[in-house]
Order: sequence, then C-alpha cells, then structure tokens
Amino acid sequence: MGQRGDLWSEIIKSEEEDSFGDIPKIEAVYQRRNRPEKSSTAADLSCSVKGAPTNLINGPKRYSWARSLSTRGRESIAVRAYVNNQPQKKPARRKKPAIPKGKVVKAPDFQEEKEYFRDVDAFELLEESPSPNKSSTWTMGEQVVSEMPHLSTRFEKWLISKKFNRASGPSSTLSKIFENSAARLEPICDDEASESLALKTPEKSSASNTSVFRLIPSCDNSLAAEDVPVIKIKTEAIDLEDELKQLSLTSDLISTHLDFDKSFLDLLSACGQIKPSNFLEAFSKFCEPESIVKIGEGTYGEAFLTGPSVCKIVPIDGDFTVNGEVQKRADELLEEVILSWTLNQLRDSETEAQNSCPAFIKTHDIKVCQGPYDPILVKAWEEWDAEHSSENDHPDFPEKQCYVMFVLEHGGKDLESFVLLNFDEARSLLVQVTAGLAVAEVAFEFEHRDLHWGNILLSRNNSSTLPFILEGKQVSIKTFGIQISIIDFTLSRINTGEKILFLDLSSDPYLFKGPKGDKQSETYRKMKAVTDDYWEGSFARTNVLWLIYLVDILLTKKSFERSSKNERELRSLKKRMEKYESAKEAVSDPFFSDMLMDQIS
Ligand SMILES: Nc1ncnc2c1ncn2[C@@H]1O[C@H](COP(=O)(O)OP(=O)(O)OP(=O)(O)O)[C@@H](O)[C@H]1O
Repeated sequence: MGQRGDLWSEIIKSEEEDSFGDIPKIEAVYQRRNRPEKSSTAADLSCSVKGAPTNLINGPKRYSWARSLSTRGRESIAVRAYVNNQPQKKPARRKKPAIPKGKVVKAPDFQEEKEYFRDVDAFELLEESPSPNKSSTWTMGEQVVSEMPHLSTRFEKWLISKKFNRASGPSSTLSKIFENSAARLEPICDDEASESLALKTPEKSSASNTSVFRLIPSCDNSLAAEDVPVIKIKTEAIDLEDELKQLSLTSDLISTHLDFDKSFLDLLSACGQIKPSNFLEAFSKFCEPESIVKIGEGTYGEAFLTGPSVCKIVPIDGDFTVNGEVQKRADELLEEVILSWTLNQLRDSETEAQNSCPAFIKTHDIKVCQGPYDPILVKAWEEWDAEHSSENDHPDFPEKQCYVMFVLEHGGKDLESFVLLNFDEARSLLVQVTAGLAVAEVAFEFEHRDLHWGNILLSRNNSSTLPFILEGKQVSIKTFGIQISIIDFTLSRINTGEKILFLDLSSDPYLFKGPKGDKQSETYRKMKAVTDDYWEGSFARTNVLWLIYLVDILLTKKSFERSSKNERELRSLKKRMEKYESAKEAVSDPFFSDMLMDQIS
C-alpha cells in the first residue's frame, strides 16, 4: 500500500512542480535498474503456489504417446487494427528461413496423396488415438506479442477509461475484449520498463512504486535498491484532481493487480474481471450448486453440467502437473478465450451477416476462478469417477490455484459415444461439420486442426433445418433430427482480423509419432506435410484432412443402419475430397447437394 501511495505522491509532486504553464504534465523519473538474467524456472514459480498437491506425490494417471510432449507453442501474430472479421492479407512469414526466390509453399501432390490413402486404407484402424497433447512448451522467444503502447498513452487511457468506463461489464465481442484489454486494466508501465519490472521485487526496490503491477511472481531478493526502472509519465489535460479523489478505488485495483502477472491481468481483463471469482460465486449464476454433476473430462479440462450449461474448468499457472501435464499458462488461455469469442460471432445470424453458422459450441461466459475445488465439485468428480473410472487426477488444489472456467452451451455427447441411427444422421453430421468449417474458413481463415471424434458433440433436436450463411448466401441445412457442435480449439488457427492465433506444432514432435495406420495419427502427419511445418500459415486443406478422417471414422468405427450403396457413396465422397483444398470447396460436393436448401427469404 505504501508503495502505491508513493506512486501517487510522486505524480502529485511532479504535477505541482511542473513548469509547463497551463497544460498539466507529469514527469516522474526513476532510475532504470539493470536487467538481471532471465530466470523462468520452476523454482521461480514455486513461490506462487504453495502446498504440494497429492498428484505430485502419486504421479500422473494419464499417459499416452500424445501426452508426453515437451514443448508448447501457441503463438499469435498481430495483424492490424480490427476493422472487420474478414481475413486480411497474410502477414509476412516470420521465423522460418527465407524461402528461395520463386519458391512458394509446395502444392500438394494429389497422385502421391492418393497412393498414400490407398496405403492408409489398407490398414485396419488398430486403435483410436487419444487426444494429442496440446500443451508443449511455449516458444516465447520468437513470439510477436501485441505491442504495448508507450506509458503515457497507457496511463492516459487508463485514467480516461476509469473516468468514463467504470462500470464496463464483460466483453461479448472481440472488439470489446480488446477495448477492455487496452483501456481498463492494463499495467501502467512502458514497454522497456516492463521487462525490468517483470524481474523486480517490489519489496526490495526503494522506488518500486513505479511498478504499479508486478508482472511476474518473483522470489528474487537479490536486486539492488538502486536498480529501479526509469519511467516517464506525461499526460495532458486529465482531470487528475478528480482521479486522485478516487485514489482508494484505484488502490483496491492496484492491490489486486500487485499479485498477478501481465498475462494473468490480460486474461482477467478479457473475462471482464478485476480479480478471480470463487467457484461457488461463479456457479451460482447458472444453477443450484448442489445440482452440479460432472459430465466429461479431457486432459486439461473437467466438464460439469451446471443447469442448462456446461462449465469446463481448466487449472492454470500452477507449478505442478495435473493429469500428467504441465498446467496451461494464462497467455495460452487468453488465446483460447479470444478464439472462443471470435467463433461466437459466427452465431449472429442477422440478415446482414456475411458468414454465420451454429456449428461451433456457443460460449456463454468465461471466468477466471481461484481457490481449491469446492467440496460440491469434488463430490461431483468422485461420483463420476466411481461410475466411469476417471483417467484424471483427483482434484486436490491449493488455495492459490487459478482456473479458467468456460461456460458453454451443452452440446450433447461426443461422436465416439453418440449412437447414430441411420445414414441420414451420418450425412447430416458430415454436412454440418463441412459447412461449419467452410463458414469459419471464409470468415476467419479458421482451421480446427484437431477434429477427432471426441471433439464433435451431437445432440438430438426437433428442428428439421439449421440456418447457415456462407459469403452472404443463406442456406438451410437438413438436420434429420441431429445437431453438431465443434469443441476444443486448442490446436486451431484463426485470423481474428487483428491477430493470427495458432499453435506451433513444429515443436510438438510426439504429436506426429502416433501409431501407423491409426486415422487420427495419420491425419496429424498429413497436416504436417500440407503445412510443411509452417503452422502460422493458412492451409484450409487441413480442414479437408479432418473431413476425410471423419468419413473414415463413419465407415470404420461407427455402426448405423446403412446400405452398401450408402457405403459406396461415402467412399466416393472420400475419394473426391482428396482433391479439395478447403471445406468451402468440399461443401459444393454433390454428396451434400440435397441437404443444402436455399433459404426462402
Ligand atoms: N459444451 C460441452 N457440452 C457437452 N460436453 C462437453 C462440452 N465441452 C466439453 N464437454 C465434455 O468434456 C470433455 C472434455 O472437453 P474438452 O475436449 O474440451 O477438454 P480438453 O481438456 O481440452 O480435452 P483434450 O484432452 O482433447 O485436450 C469432452 O470430451 C466432452 O465429453
């Protein structure tokens, strides 16, 4: 608190001493401290989470070929100011070695692929692969992070936003997310200083009040008191007097922020929060907590039914493994949050919308929570375990554990466990997935990149058609009583109009080492061939590869009432798909034509 008081004293003092006449300017100058060696080891983080969880002692329950990945790599490329949702010109290739003049990304060799498929088809599906490990190590060194504007701009924005935007609620669109992110809760520091701040121990620095937020949790006590950042603050014509009257409010905000690092604050901001909620507080908005039951699990997430919605809880930022995996970090989750909200925009089926579809799971809300698992959740987890024998670790989390809670529409059962009744249901599943991918491709250059049968949910409903809009053309798609929802965007690539978000799978070697002949493993390998391991690039063909996988799954892993004619139709669809470069092309295939009806306006 003393430090925060000092910051404002400095600001006030500077203002009083300012000799620039009528224009109020502040210039608080502090000495820059030297940047010590970067240290991001587990030891650094060990002070952020106390208490050894039992799963550390017992060891992980989950293990598979795809879960032992050692590297992590979602990256984003800033594109430009958000104008619309249409894909923008591709950014210059980064990081990859320069391509010799005239060499472009190699066009796929269809002949080779055909032969390959023949080979693939010769294999029996020995085993269905588990989900890939999506964590891996984040290649932060090469990451282009969104630019941090100069301090004065930030500071000014923050003050202005605090003035005009005190009651801003959670963002519901991407532009709102960025609006909030930029204006509401940003750390007050300049980009140069931020690096120093990240390594600073506030308690030790005499002028540590320059750091309004501590950027990463640090246990480093070794820094000299004089090693403090230089921050120049200049602001014009801001009603500081009024702002200073609000100091107590600000202090609370700062108090919260002192505990968190930059990515965590950005995540909170994207979720419309200034601090994490507790579980029950968050749950009670959706249901009676006693009614919560667990309905599913993944490597990272536990899914609970909460009234009409599903809450997927993903532990983050802890320094111990969960389910055999390193916990995801706030910056990874921030990207998933942005992705989820971006795809949500496709659900606006206003008449003027150019692209829309109901194929991606609806995100109702996303919240950051903190604390151990509530006993109600533990009970729900144990009941599910007793019945299904969970592969995950028992949820024993410390007080400081943080989570992201995705509040989602209930999408039904995954394709693996859903019982398809007949060929009509199967082809409706195919057309909905294909059209959904086509819409997202056109709107956001979206590629799912992990559309295995655990990531397609199905439910039965009474509507006979569903509305899709592709490039302004409205169509109704026959459902034959089923509706699909695509989930899990961890490996996905998207161009939001501002940024390209993708996971750099080139640092996930194990993902491509699944069993030979296994359709899912083969699909990762084919994606690698198509992208040439350049994962930030746009290759809509990856969507087609997953469609081919899906046809294979329907033919080989799902039983439903079908004739040999139906099987032939599926096989020839698969063959024709070999020549499509995108889901958009695939959706024009004759197989789908009688399921797509132009909407009568
Ligand atoms: N919206 C939803 N509606 C119904 N069930 C859901 C929903 N979201 C998730 N589930 C259930 O929870 C399971 C885990 O979800 P999800 O695949 O998103 O988690 P994950 O940890 O990212 O998984 P993975 O192991 O693939 O990384 C799903 O397989 C599904 O059974």
